[in-house]
Amino acid sequence: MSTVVLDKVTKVYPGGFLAVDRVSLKAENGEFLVLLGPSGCGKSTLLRMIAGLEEVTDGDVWFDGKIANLLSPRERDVAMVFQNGALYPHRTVRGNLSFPLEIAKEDPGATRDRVANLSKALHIEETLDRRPGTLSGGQRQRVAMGRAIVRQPKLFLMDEPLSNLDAGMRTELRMEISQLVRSLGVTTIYVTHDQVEALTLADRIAILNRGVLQDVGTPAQIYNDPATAFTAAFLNSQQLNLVSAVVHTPQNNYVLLDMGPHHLILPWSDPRAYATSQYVGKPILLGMRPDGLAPVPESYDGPSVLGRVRALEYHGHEWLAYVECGIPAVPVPEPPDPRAKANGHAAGTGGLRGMVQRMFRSPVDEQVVDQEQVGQNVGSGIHRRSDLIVRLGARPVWRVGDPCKVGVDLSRVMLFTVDGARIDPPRR
Ligand SMILES: Nc1ncnc2c1ncn2[C@@H]1O[C@H](COP(=O)(O)OP(=O)(O)OP(=O)(O)O)[C@@H](O)[C@H]1O
Repeated sequence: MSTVVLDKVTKVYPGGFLAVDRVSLKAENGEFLVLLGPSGCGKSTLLRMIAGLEEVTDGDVWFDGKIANLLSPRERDVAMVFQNGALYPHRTVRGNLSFPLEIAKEDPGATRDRVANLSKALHIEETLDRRPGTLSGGQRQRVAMGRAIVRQPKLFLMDEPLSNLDAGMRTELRMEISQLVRSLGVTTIYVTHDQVEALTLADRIAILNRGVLQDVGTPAQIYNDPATAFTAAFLNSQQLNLVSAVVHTPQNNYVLLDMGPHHLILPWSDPRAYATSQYVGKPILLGMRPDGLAPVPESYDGPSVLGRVRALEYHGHEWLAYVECGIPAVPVPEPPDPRAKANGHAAGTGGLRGMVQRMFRSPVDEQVVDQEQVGQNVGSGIHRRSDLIVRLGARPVWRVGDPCKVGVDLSRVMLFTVDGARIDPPRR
């Protein structure tokens, strides 16, 4: 087992491309840490620097309290599995699994036992005498994983090991990876861009975007209490409802979040009220997950908005409703882009800030959306759609065209600045 500490780790590729920007992160002994982020965010580069396959440009990598920047991959005692775990084609599965132990000159009897046990755990005991060419993709990945872990490394690194498998196989292998790694207690760092994999496998998730660490926390912390609008939107199997609102404090009685045709009220007793009141007169962003909204009867007098059902969508285990409420949706603010700065371009949040401010330049009780402006911006991420997506559960209680009332679970409304930072600090 091993503890890994990254201290302001930076990678600039030859030619000047900033792939990873000052990432500081710790993987505890025996922890399953998932690096999650969109394609090109620097996940693999970070993993390769931990493995010693890529030089660190700046900052330090520590293994068990010792600086590891200059250690070779072999000296680090890490095992790595990639998307296409390469196997020795002329060796049988047994030969592939036992190879790392043979190289390490382990006792042949112990090697046999270890291979037998591991092949059982990975459900490949039937394939031990076959060659890799005769195996399915899922079986090959199992062998690759077994071969990597057979000599019980201090650290297990996996780079999208399931991405080439079909959905069923991914789910099956996901469970097995989790069980295997946890039973061995090996510290594991796992790269993926699949949020379901991240949520189901991780002890903690680290989210990266454009080489910058955005947030780190347990799956529940990241899902329920994300640090930024980007994180909230990225970790969401259904689209995040992101809308803008202007903050008011009428007669100082409460905090009113004015969304144009609708408003929500935060009483002063709400722990977020004071931080939000600092934005009085200014626009902020409200993030609402579809499962934080629900159909309520007309008589309901809790936090709610009125609308009309525009469409219903069947997702097998649940229905989603698209409700036209006249609240302008806004695109997710991109965090500042250090890569753009490194290349001499302006960082990219000004566009959204400008748009939100333009939307609210008129008095708040007027229709707030400059529709022409919004229409002109189609294609630049700004769009007319202003439906709230509401989770209905297993039964569609509404019909298309119905007027409806959407109950808002206020405790689950996330409050962000127009740049996408959390207004009330996330609890970590
Ligand atoms: N050898 C290299 N030289 C120059 N740039 C590189 C090199 N390798 C990667 N990059 C760039 O660095 C950035 C990060 O790449 P990396 O492979 O780490 O991203 P990733 O998050 O793992 O993406 P994916 O999920 O698509 O694999 C990308 O923009 C990539 O084009």
